[in-house]
Amino acid sequence: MSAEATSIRFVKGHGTQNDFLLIPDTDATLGEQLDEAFTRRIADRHAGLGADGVIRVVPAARVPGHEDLDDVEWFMDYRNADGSVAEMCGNGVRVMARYLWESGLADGPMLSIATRGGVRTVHAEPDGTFTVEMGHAKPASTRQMSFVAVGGNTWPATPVWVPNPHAVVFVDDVAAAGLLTEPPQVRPAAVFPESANVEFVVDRGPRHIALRVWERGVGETRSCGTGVCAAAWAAMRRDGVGAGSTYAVDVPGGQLSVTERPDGELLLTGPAVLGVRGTVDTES
Ligand SMILES: N[C@@H](CCC[C@H](N)C(=O)O)C(=O)O
Repeated sequence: MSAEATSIRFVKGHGTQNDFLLIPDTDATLGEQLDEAFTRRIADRHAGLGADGVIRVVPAARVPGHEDLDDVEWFMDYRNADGSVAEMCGNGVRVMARYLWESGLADGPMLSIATRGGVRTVHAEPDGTFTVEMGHAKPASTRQMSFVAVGGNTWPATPVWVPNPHAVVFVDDVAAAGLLTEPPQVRPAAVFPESANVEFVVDRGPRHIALRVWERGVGETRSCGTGVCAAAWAAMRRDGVGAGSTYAVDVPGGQLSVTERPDGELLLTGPAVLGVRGTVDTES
């Protein structure tokens, strides 16, 4: 380790196998070190620790623009594995809440966490799962048709923001998307100016769907909480069911559920798991 390098603590966690490196930054001194290059290095599955995303756990009072939130002590500083910054992470916010509770940094059973996409409140459920108030889904502001293309195949897509951008595609078989070695193309660019996460969705039964997801800034992952909300919201519109409905959503890494409250708030329920802890140097 060079003279300038520092040792940083991390905790590995996952929600339905969407996995994260949580970096506690309780005195807000690590922001500059946890940059794009460092994130890429530690998130790398071969040369680093491996993760879909990195979450810097930092006091909201020390994050410009989030200093004055009532009853919100913590901010989720989320980066995808490629180092890009994202609005928030539906699986990660459950894992972060569990970490804060188990570390004694917050009291339960309810915790509000600030994110770039707004404040999200997490509730610890009696059965050991966690429910997140995910906000309202926002459909596209234009009626322009949207598409997802992979290889030679193109499907119509439903664009929706939760608040991360998503393109939801209904297919007969999730295998139709192929191996997904390249990012799916989302079109037109005017609808998706910041690109999008893509969900390939099939029906499993009444109010029960399954999906594969390509995460912007990562690749194909085993789950995506905002993507699961986007897919359930799109399926509810397609099925013409009213608010108050709950959909079960199978992902490669497990199962989540999404309820749309009568006021339109989406509730995402699922597990949060904490695992390996250790330290990593800021310079390799
Ligand atoms: N895995 C997350 C979403 C993470 C951000 C996403 N890749 C993006 O760039 O929008 C989730 O569980 O929601």
